[in-house]
Amino acid sequence: MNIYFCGSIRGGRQDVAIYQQIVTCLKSYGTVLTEHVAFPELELVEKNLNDAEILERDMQWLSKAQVVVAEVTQPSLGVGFEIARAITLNKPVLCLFRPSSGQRLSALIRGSANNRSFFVGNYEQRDDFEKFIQDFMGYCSQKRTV
Ligand SMILES: O=c1[nH]c(=O)n([C@H]2C[C@H](O)[C@@H](COP(=O)(O)O)O2)cc1CO
Repeated sequence: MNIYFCGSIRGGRQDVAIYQQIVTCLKSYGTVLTEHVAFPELELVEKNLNDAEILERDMQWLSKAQVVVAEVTQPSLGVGFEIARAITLNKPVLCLFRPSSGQRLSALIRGSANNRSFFVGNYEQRDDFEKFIQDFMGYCSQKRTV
């Protein structure tokens, strides 16, 4: 299973430690194509690419992905863009949001939840997002076999 993980980069890196925990969990289900999003030293990875090259690479990964998981607490234009593209490409999407952050999730994201191809999970603890991911991956694998 190819997994595309989205998390804020230029939108703000305050949740990078949580992205690492999420990526660790996702790796037990398949290949995380965008593992760099969780790297604290991300600039080193991206420094040889210009913005157009980053977009091109990411969109290729997105088309190769079977599922998309996005941490959406820290608002990010890039993450919103990736989610919109994923919807257009008919990829199942799980968004993870932490209400205790004090942020309010965009209506355009929460309003997209349909419990079929687009899910939004409110989490606080690691256990919570692990359960959302487990249920989402189980659901997506079942759909792929029918
Ligand atoms: O250097 C980058 N590398 C990269 O892969 N991205 C992608 C992956 C992230 O899920 C998303 C973050 O967007 P933003 O930088 O607008 O917060 O965009 C974004 C940037 C910088 O915008």
